Amino acid sequence: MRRSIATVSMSGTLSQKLEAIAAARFDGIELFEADFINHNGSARDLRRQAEDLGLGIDLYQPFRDFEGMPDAQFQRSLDRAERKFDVMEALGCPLVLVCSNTSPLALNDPERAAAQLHELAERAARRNLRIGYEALAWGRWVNLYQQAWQIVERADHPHLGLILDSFHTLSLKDDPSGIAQIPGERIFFVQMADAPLMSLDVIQWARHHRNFPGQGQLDVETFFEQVLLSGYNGNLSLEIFNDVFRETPNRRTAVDAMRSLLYLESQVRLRLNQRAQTPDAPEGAAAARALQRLDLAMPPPAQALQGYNFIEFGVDEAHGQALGETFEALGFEHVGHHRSKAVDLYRQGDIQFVINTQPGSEARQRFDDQGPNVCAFGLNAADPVQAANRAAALLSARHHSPLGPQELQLPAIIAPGGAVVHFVHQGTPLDADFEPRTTGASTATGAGLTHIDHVALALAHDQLDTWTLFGKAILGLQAGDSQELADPFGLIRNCALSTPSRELRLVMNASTSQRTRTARQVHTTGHSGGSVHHLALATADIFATVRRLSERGVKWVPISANYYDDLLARLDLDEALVRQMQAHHIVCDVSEGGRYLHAYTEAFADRFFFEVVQRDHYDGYGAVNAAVRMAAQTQARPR
Ligand SMILES: O=C(O)c1ccc(O)c(O)c1
Ligand SMILES: [Mg+2]
Repeated sequence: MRRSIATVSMSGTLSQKLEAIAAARFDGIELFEADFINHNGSARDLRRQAEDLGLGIDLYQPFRDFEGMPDAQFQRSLDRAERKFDVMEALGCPLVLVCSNTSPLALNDPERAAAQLHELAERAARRNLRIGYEALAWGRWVNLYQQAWQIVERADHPHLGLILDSFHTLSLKDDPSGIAQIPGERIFFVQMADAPLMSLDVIQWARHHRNFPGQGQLDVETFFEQVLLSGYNGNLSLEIFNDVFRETPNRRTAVDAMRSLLYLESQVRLRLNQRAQTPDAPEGAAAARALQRLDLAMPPPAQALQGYNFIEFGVDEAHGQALGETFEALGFEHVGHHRSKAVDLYRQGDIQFVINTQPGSEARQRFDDQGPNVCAFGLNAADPVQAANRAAALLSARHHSPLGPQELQLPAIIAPGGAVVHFVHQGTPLDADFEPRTTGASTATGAGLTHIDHVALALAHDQLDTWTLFGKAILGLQAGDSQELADPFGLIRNCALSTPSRELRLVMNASTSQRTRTARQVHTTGHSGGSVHHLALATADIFATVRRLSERGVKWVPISANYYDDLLARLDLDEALVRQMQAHHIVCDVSEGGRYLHAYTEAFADRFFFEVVQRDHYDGYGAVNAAVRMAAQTQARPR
């Protein structure tokens, strides 16, 4: 299939958009009319520029308020269309999108609409152009694809076909399962868009909050599968109206865009395979034909990730010393020093922390760039090589670290924002690369921390969708619901990604305000792409763990007394338990029959902090407690 994207989906001037789209290896564009009108260059020059970049101008759009008009307006619209056909000829663009009429003058008369579209198609045919008719969700009389299709059928002209847009169908909760019955050659173009679920006027939702397939919550896979079962063989295109994309660097948007299409194709390929293997299944034969006809993307399958293997921190010597002391206070044991590098390994339970201060290393460069930070993650994967191959097939860069003698080579990729993700066989200890520490200098006995419960990232607001797609497509994670958390100086948007089994959890925090701690972290690191905000470490007995750590000098974020009074009012908890929580700075969430107890340490070097958590049949992250934590952090360190 030809892969294309609407120019409205990206930031920049039209020329910059074309360059970014071409660099991400799209085949063509939907030229959004406003982009062309505002472009300082002729249609012929634009055509030449697109050709030079290997891009087709596959669709010109939109042409508005055409069908079902009274005769006088209809004649005027035909003149308007002829002028646009002139532009299309000069552009070398074969197809124009006519979206359903939103004018108050439009008549509720499908026969008139069909006759007028027939006339338009006849005019287009004289120039060998084609007309595609799309139902807008807010069209005056036509807003469902079935209505648009009935009008196209009734108009019965070979130069008139249907345009489908997943947003309009799915936003209205219309059933896409009739699409497979439409003859594929009568569908002229398909636009895909996802979106988060929002209770918003549909026009506002459509014009400001669409995102790429895989970044939202609409069932775009079912929609696209239906399209392919129809026999459709045209463009797979993205048309995304999104306020954030309008300011996101367009090279990143274009890569996200292509990644979303490769992911969508590969997911739907799996569905079609399933249907084709069971010939009795509905549409089994149509699925087999689609697979034969199309070259859908086929990356290696997603791996079920089995938790964090290690977390690597990039620091200088002074911070390395302090961080090692912090780890020991947290009950970690300093178990090894790297054979050939200034790298140290700390362990407690299944948690492995690596401190890298090696001069000249990438970890150290990241420190120079952003201060103390998490520069790499090790994730347990059943097949690490295949996990990295999938990432590369879905456009992640591979990472190779220079190897010392006898060092393990771990397949690795670069995450958005530059941190390295290594894939590791579960249970592989890092010890092979480390000289064991036998001095007995470290006598940490452990504090009951067993594994990493989750890692939370601080992201710039334009990185949320990028990370969501990276997590879903490349790491095989599922996205949870998005929430808004109140920092004293603005709102934080929060969304969790996790494996279905919850063995690996990642939480994304993005600030919509410039003044929150999260925003400050994004600014001071100079990196919008994500730095670790906190690391949550699990214990089976949080009271014992907090006591142990307090004895070892760990400092906790102080929680207001009012919080505990409110807990007693709000939840049916034993007063003695609540007072014990208060004495330990522990906060609590009780929901859906589960309970989450957690406490926050002071931040290390004003960067990341640690959270100690006890999770009992609880699937969330204590988001209800984020506000009291952020208020407490701000009061403890006002700035
Ligand atoms: O918001 C709009 O007007 C609009 C225009 C053209 C489209 O293809 C579309 O999906 C929406
Ligand atoms: Mg559309």
